[in-house]
Amino acid sequence: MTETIRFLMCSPDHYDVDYVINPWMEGNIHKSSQEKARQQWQQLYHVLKDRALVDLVPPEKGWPDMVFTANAGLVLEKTVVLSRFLHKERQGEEPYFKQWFEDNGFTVHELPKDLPFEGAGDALLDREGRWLWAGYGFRTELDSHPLIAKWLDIEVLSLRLIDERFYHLDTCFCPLSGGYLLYYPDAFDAYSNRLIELKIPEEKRIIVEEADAVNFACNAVNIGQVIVMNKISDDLQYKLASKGFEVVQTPLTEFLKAGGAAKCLTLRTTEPLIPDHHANVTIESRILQLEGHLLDAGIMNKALDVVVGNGGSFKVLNFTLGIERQSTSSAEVRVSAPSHEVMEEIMVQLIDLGAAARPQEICDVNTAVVAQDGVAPDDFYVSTIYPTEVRVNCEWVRVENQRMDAAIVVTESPEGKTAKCTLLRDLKAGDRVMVGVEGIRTIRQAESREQRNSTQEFTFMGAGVSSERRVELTVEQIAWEMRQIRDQGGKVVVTAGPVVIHTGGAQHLSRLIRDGYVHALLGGNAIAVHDMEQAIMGTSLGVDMQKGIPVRGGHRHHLKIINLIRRHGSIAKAVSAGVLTKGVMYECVKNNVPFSLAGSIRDDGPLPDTEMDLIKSQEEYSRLIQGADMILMLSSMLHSIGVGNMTPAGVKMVCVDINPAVVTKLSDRGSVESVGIVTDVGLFLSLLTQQLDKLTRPLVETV
Ligand SMILES: NC(=O)c1ccc[n+]([C@@H]2O[C@H](COP(=O)([O-])OP(=O)(O)OC[C@H]3O[C@@H](n4cnc5c(N)ncnc54)[C@H](O)[C@@H]3O)[C@@H](O)[C@H]2O)c1
Ligand SMILES: NC(=[NH2+])NCCC[C@H](N)C(=O)O
Repeated sequence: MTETIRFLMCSPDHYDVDYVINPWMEGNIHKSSQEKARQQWQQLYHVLKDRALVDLVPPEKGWPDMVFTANAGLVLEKTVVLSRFLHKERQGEEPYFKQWFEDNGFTVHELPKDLPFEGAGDALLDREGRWLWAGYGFRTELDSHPLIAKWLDIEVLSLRLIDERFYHLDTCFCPLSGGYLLYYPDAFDAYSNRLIELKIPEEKRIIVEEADAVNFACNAVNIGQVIVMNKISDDLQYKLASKGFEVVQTPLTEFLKAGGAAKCLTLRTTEPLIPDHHANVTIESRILQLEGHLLDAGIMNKALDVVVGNGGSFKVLNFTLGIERQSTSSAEVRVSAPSHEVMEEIMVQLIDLGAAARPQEICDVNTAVVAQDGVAPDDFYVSTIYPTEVRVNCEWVRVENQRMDAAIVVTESPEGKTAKCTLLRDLKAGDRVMVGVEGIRTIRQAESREQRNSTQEFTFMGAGVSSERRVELTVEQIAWEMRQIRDQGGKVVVTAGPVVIHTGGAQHLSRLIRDGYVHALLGGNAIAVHDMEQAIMGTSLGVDMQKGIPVRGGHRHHLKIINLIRRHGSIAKAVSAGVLTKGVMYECVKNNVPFSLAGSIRDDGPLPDTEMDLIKSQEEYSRLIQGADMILMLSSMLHSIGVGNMTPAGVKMVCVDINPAVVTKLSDRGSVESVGIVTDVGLFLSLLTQQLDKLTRPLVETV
């Protein structure tokens, strides 16, 4: 007997399948035999008793799953993190387990009420004591991991479970002595598999096939070189024997009906903390600070996902929870990565989430000198849309011209220090460009739960009444903001594609321009051509806009329009000549709303106003969006994404497109200001003008 090892078990006096909280229980309600369950449990009990000490917690009537003591909590030395069950069916077990731990001299930590964590069912110590593998995805919330890491003072490696049959980590993952791991890879997402592979060398990974996995082969109890488990295949037994393990099989079929087997029925209560003498020296670690609505806005979750998702691990050194709804939380997290490259990848993504290295640790960003005009040094930091600051001479300096996909040029002179987003083509030999990821932070606007929820996509077409109503609500909100912006002298920029015209939106967009809601228009050759085709010939791409049918020879109309405008020299000149008397372009000219038409390879003509030098048109776009409060992006993937790339965070972006993928790409900027609406752009514009009419009519009447 190994005297130092103890297990906690609970006899199955009240065990049964009374409800369904995992896929194994489905179809098994009251199908397990009391007698057989008792026999199987006794057999397991004796197998363990021959090799370790077994304590018993009294079973309680009404709590049939209490037999699965692995879910009592997670023990390390004399500290336990008590389980917070996800399902109410098991929550009643918590006080009984708590009592047992207290009576047996454990220090008990309890997670907040709404933070599920299901104990050693979802958290398994590396048998060499190096770290804790912690599962999440079904029963346990990732947010519990930092608290566990803090309370147990241990490095946590989070693994995401993706197959609901393997809803607890211990159903598909079993660390073994000697650094071996028995596991079923398909139960985990790709990143988790990568993490496992990074941490456990190939020769130590013992992969379980599906047939054994569904017999709970991984739900095994490991005592030294002995592994106790339900029945397994000869193949697996042979594999384990070849690694020096003795397999003791004991049938546990009655418990499989509730989704558990050997490991679930036991909790190892002697888990000594072994000093980290196996630490891998190639691992790189950094201490980062995070601040904001870390739990509420999901930043902590995202940050830890970034770390784990890229194959790193973390330890939360400090975590201060903001108690009030509006108060913010802060955390200090030690991030470890198996290599410098992985660390850089993690850092780039964490910086986007607002994380920064402790300022006192870095005095200057690293820079490298540009050797050739228009070419950055290899490791240059690629800017994002978020307001950014960099360390120069031990001070934070705000980056100017914030935009994504640029390099940051740093200057330091007697006049002061500057940092500026600079496009590759504008770099000059001799410029100092920031490289690496040290000494940089982004300033993320604190997002509350409400704000975060408002940055969703709204579906209009083909969806139920409720989501239609949600689009209406969003349009109401946009109309309200547009009115405010107009009345306060702000700036709204519209990016539009020709679909606006084909869907009958021209009249509405014209109204918006005429009524002073639009302060710049960005588009391509097509929107202008089709708008003028409609204004002059009544068709859009040869389709009669009144009757909705193609006109004979209509496909030539747009070329005739291009030719006509070319003859006059420009759109403005065609307006002066009285040739163009209505429509979007006419209103722009008449109301002095600047527009920029960027050329593309698809363009016919082009119109004299279309700028075919793309660098010039990018500059023109960029000039016109300066100072914008809102950008309305209407059904032009090309131009909307182009504009999105040059727009810093803080500008409200409304993207309307029939294709959810376009909307997602544009609205998913991780900032509160973006709204995506999946709908027909003609309908959207008509709703918007109606709503603006409602908002302005009373004002007009009282004037
Ligand atoms: N004759 C011409 O010169 C000509 C003709 C067409 C396009 N072009 C040029 O080609 C480039 C790309 O054109 P683009 O911006 O039209 O194409 P795009 O593919 O970039 O964008 C069109 C977008 O409209 C969306 N859409 C389609 N139907 C919709 C609806 N009913 N409601 C809402 N959204 C809808 C699509 O999902 C797509 O995202 C532009 O520069 C344009 O000027 C030129
Ligand atoms: N550690 C485990 N995997 N325990 C199994 C628990 C089974 C129980 N019926 C549940 O779904 O919660």
